[in-house]
Amino acid sequence: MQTRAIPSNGLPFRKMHGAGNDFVILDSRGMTPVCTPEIARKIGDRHRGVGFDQLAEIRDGEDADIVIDFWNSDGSRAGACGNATRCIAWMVMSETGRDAISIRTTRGMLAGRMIGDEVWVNMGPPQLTWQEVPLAGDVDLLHLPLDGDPVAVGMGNPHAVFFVEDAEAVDVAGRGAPVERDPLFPEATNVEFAQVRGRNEIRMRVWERGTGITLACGSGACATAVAAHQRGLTDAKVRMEVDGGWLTLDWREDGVWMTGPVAHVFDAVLTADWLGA
Ligand SMILES: N[C@H](CCC[C@H](N)C(=O)O)C(=O)O
Repeated sequence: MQTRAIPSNGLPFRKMHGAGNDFVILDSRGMTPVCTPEIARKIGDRHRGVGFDQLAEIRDGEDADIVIDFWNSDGSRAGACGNATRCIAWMVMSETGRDAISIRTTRGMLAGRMIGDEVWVNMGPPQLTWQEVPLAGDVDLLHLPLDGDPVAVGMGNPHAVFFVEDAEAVDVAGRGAPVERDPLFPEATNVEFAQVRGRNEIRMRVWERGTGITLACGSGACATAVAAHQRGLTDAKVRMEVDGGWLTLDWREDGVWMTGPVAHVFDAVLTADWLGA
């Protein structure tokens, strides 16, 4: 993709988080995008840069109100990012006073809606075939051939959901990192550990592909709700406690809808000098 040069007066950005899943947002509406893998890694460094779980760059859409590109802190692209989508949907709807917007991501066309004072986003229907997730071969997605009997779900990005007795007791990094890179997932995977507390409540902890442990993962929360419902453990609508707060997921005919808290932390400018422009 063609990118524009870093402006000599610096690069403005916004910091937001959704349930503790934190983002740097670059607003390139009306402009050529600026982000490259190098820029994502540089800004993503929590010591020498700003730090984020994902970087989201917004640009104009031809067939949607906005287009969002997602990056992980290791410079790889994230195919979906539910919490950043919620934050940006909130931001754009607050700016415009509208109560519905269309958003294009590599996942496809998503919808954001303000219902009362909650922002809901439709993360789209889950991907339930091995080719879509993707997996390395034709295996049973509801019982992957891995220790711990996880479920595979695609939400525009791959997820492996493990059901556990006690989510607090799980060594998320120790178990998540090897699964992220298991050859069963040709594009690697995000890994969720879910404890079902009841028909409408799940406790979930996550290891994200390309990022590591995060306090919440929206697409992972969607994948977990889908996996639990498919296994017959929960209803289609659940509340989910993640390390950074609570999300609500509702798997409907047109996709998995998600809501939860959003926070606008600050707006600032990265200097051109530091960016090496
Ligand atoms: N935090 C994001 C997901 C990031 C997924 C990313 N780590 C990937 O490579 O797929 C969310 O709220 O959905």
